[in-house]
Amino acid sequence: MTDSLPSLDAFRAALAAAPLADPQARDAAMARNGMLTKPPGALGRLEDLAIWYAGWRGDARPRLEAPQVVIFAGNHGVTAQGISAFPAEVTAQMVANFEAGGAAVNQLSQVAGAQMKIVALDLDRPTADFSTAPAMTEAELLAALNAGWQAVDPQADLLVTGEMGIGNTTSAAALAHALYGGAAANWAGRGTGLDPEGVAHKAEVVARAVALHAPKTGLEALRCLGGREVAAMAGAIARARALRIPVILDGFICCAAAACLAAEAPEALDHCVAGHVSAEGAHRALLEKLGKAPLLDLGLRLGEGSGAALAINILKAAVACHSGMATFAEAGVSED
Ligand SMILES: Cc1cc2ncn([C@H]3O[C@H](COP(=O)(O)O)[C@@H](O)[C@H]3O)c2cc1C
Ligand SMILES: O=C(O)c1cccnc1
Repeated sequence: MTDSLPSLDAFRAALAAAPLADPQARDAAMARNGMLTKPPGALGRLEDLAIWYAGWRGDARPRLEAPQVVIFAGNHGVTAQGISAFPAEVTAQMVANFEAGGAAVNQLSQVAGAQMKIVALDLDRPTADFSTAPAMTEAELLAALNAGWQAVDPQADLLVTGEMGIGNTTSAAALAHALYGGAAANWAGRGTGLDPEGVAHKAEVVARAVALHAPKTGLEALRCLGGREVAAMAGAIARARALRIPVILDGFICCAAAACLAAEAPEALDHCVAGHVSAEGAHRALLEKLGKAPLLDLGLRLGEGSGAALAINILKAAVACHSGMATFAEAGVSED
């Protein structure tokens, strides 16, 4: 497998050639699940999660020991439109905070036992203001996809992609509006804390941008309306699939990146679960479009991969029960 993709066509080809879960491992995991010392179905969604994980890892009795959290950062020209409650300098300042260990996601990754990697993408070169021009050229999109593709540790057994980029909830809203239609106002939310007037202005910027570019494919939407960190998340999610590494999706921005892959190839997110539903207004609707039920609903509205990092603990617990519990025969417990 190559470590970088030479063209957007090669990226599309990688999506089309993506591996499937291993049906034998999945069936064997289902059989094992049926023998564990609990009433059938008593561990609820933990059982489905463990079987899903076993299928992707190709191991009926897997372990989950090496989760990776990758945080991509990028700057957005669309901040010139006054669409965030915070200034663009915060992106670079938060990257320094991630590197110093001071952000929420540092703590959440540590609690989950995950290695954390930070990839800052051309912070001194924001994307173009997508309300007036495409955010990126094809070469810039490819470079960002490759940054994500290359950031995934092939030895990891789980991936979380997070992001930092002031303005990126506007990018995510524009992507969702372009991919799924509806009213721009239904996709635009408060982000870092806009007031209702600010949200109305943001929706107007989103509507204008989508009408201007009217992208026809997921990758074209990503190029015109995305950001470097958004595209890098898409590249990382696609690489994880090629490596059969399961992914926990984070909030609104991560899911907008993922949606661009689903628009290219409907099964592109079969190796992904939704870690949480964020309080950003449109995240629930976006998850419904993706057909993903969130594991957690805790009112988080942070990004950074925070909700997904928190959900690693749930998946670890599911896999520990599945692989570590005794069967009825082993424990000498009567089945019925
Ligand atoms: C201190 C701080 C830390 C953050 N960590 C994540 N975000 C989140 O907020 C940003 C998106 O919101 P908007 O589109 O309104 O700018 C992203 O960087 C996202 O990761 C943060 C935002 C701030 C201010
Ligand atoms: O859902 C998210 O990921 C989110 C929401 C608000 C601000 N930043 C991120």
